[in-house]
Amino acid sequence: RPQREGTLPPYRVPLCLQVAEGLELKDKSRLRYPINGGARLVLTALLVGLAVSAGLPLGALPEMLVPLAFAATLTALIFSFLLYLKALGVPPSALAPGGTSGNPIYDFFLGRELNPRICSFDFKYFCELRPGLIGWGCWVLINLALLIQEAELRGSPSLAMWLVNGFQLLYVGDALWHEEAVLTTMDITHDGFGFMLAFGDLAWVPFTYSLQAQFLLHHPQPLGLPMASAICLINALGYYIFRRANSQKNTFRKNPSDPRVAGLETIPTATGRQLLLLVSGWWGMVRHPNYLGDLIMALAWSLPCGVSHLLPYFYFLYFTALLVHREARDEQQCLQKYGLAWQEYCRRVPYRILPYVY
Ligand SMILES: NC(=O)C1=CN([C@@H]2O[C@H](COP(=O)(O)OP(=O)(O)OC[C@H]3O[C@@H](n4cnc5c(N)ncnc54)[C@H](OP(=O)(O)O)[C@@H]3O)[C@@H](O)[C@H]2O)C=CC1
Ligand SMILES: CC(C)CCC[C@@H](C)[C@H]1CC=C2C3=C(CC[C@@]21C)[C@@]1(C)CC[C@H](O)C[C@@H]1CC3
Repeated sequence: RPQREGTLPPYRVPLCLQVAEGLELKDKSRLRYPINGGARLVLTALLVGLAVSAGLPLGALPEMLVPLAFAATLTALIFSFLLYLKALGVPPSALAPGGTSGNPIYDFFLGRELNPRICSFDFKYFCELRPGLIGWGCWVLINLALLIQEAELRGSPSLAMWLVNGFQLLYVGDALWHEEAVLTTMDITHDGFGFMLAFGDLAWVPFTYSLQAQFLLHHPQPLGLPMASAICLINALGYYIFRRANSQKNTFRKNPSDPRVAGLETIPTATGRQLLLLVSGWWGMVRHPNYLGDLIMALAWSLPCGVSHLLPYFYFLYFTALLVHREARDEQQCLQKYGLAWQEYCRRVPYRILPYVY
């Protein structure tokens, strides 16, 4: 459903196309984005179901992971090279804040153009949630193929494999269901589209985020019901914190007078009424409660693989480093944007991610 210029969609219609507006750009315009991730996920699931029932040997996919990862990396490299060339012809207002250092290698890596588009097709927005999450050779499809291969190999999928598949499907489903929230992430609003994001979206996410399921295929893990229940509780806790914190901020940013957030304490900023900072609720507990929830989930994804090997914990370790670095980048941007108000927020909410620790 196309929306009027200058408004965000007032409601969500499951499986139907909506259009949302991004944040204001340097030239005061706003780009429009189709919101149909949930519908695309369901459609892909139906197509995969049909293809498997028609005899598609999905269980053979795990044998092809290395060549597929190589092909995805090569595609990302060529794609980012084309993006770099495209960015040479755009006006300065279309460039990303970080992608204009003048060092071609650095700019190629971080990306020069903020929102590369051909007509209304937005490459960065498309790649952020589609190819790696629900496209062919994507994360959940690789997980499913590994589950099918385990069933073929051992008679039925293990409980550990079910847990890893279930947890990660919930995460991908959530990202697509709340697709509009991606419009306010720093990848969309601040970073250019270069090799880092192209490689991350096309190759890194599907092939490294499925490492736990890949590990389980070759290292079956006995998992009793009490331990499985405890791991489910950890994942549920992480998801609850992650979802509630993200939704609270998104609701507040869309409409600070929304009854769900209107009672929360805020700090005014010099940037205007729409840009108050929350200082109570989830965002009064730590400065990045959503990262905390995400990290708790990352731990729950690794635990079904036991503790005998470090490989399944790769995601948790990499993700901790990514979020600590991301938090530092966000901190810098917020300090620049909000100045004294941000300093006051940091004074009132001293911990970044983990209360009383960090
Ligand atoms: N699985 C994965 O690989 C990854 C997952 N993620 C997840 O994606 C989600 C989005 O993360 P990300 O884009 O990094 O950042 P956030 O969603 O945390 O957004 C940070 C922004 O929120 C606003 N903000 C910060 N503090 C407050 C406050 N107190 N009150 C109101 N607004 C505030 C500021 O923007 P402004 O004021 O301009 O609105 C700030 O720049 C997270 O849940 C993260 O865990 C992220 C990266 C990788
Ligand atoms: C070492 C790599 C080259 C670094 C690549 C980083 C990317 C994998 C991530 C940067 C931000 C991401 C986000 C997501 C997935 C991973 C990347 C692309 C989400 C789409 C995951 C689901 C969340 O609900 C939203 C995330 C937004 C940011």
